[in-house]
Amino acid sequence: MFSRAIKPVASVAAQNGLKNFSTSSQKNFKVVVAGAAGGIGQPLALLLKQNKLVTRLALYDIAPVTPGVGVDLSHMDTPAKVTGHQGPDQLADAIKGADVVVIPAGVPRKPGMTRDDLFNTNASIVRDLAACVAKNSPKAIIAIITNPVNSMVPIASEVMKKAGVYDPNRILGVTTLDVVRAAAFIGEINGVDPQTVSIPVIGGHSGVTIIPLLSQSKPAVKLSDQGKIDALTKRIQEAGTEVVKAKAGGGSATLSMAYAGARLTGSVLRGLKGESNVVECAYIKSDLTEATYFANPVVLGKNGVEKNLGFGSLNDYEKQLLKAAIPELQKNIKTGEDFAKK
Ligand SMILES: NC(=O)C1=CN([C@@H]2O[C@H](COP(=O)(O)OP(=O)(O)OC[C@H]3O[C@@H](n4cnc5c(N)ncnc54)[C@H](O)[C@@H]3O)[C@@H](O)[C@H]2O)C=CC1
Ligand SMILES: O=C([O-])CC(=O)C(=O)O
Repeated sequence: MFSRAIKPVASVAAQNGLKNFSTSSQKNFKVVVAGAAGGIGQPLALLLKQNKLVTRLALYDIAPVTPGVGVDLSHMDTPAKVTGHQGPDQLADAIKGADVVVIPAGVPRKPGMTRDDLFNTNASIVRDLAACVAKNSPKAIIAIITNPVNSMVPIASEVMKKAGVYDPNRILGVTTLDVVRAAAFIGEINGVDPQTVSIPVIGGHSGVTIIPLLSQSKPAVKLSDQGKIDALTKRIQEAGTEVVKAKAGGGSATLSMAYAGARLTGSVLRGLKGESNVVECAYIKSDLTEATYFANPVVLGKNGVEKNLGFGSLNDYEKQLLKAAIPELQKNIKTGEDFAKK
């Protein structure tokens, strides 16, 4: 009798359209993909639609096809309810109630361009999306894929600061593709399943700021001399350019990025749910080096980044890589902060 008369807090909240703030583990999450009609956005949404922790999937983009992408995905027989939102007038609705906002909105590279060449176009896109999150879902975890990641995370952070809702543990730059690539290449070299390879990639997400810690690979990388270690390091640093060249003007990595983005988002959700020991590399606010944002392994928990695991000890070669990365990171961070403070 009582069980019918006294409704659990969670279901009352759900009936009123409110979030479930009970202390038990939340297992139903709203994820927003901003830039959902793009080369990354569409396959990322496809993968997220298959994640059982996602019960609401909001797809936002300025492209006219966006509502159609939503309708298309909504026919999949998985639980997530999909909604499509096109244009700035529909952005707030997409963002409201979000637990995680993943941002692949913005232009990709063409051959001959650096990621920094994307700054002028992408900076205002990320700024405006972050401002909408600050207003409509200030507690959402923001995962930024848009390049240059090294500068976009500082921009989003400054926007949240201005709005008075900044929490450094809730803003992540997505560097998962660097980890995925490193594991893929090492798996091939060692002749093992890449999914059994654990390899931290630290620093940032462009050229020399990408620092794969090959000395910490598990299993150890089967490379006999330093020249080969150097070549593998450079391949990982330049893997994005390898794809840009191979696509010959047709854009940059989309499918592998969608895979990596879905993995990172899934890990964020597992952390939010209360699972312990969820570890991913991510580019976050940091005081580990002279660069005020830095990527390395972190534990993801109920409030985003729960613990910064640092990067352990580096060998002499890796120390040199770090030394080369820091000034570049500092420059990228300043560019982002200066833009946001204007
Ligand atoms: N973090 C990483 O490891 C990686 C990052 N990227 C970056 O991801 C970004 C997206 O790449 P792609 O999906 O290949 O590009 P794309 O051009 O295929 O898709 C971008 C989408 O963003 C949308 N868009 C543009 N302005 C928008 C706005 N104001 N609000 C919402 N959506 C907007 C476009 O309409 C388009 O659908 C690029 O900046 C690229 O450099 C790409 C690969 C890896
Ligand atoms: O290289 C690019 O422009 C896209 C990217 O960030 C990557 O593939 O790592």
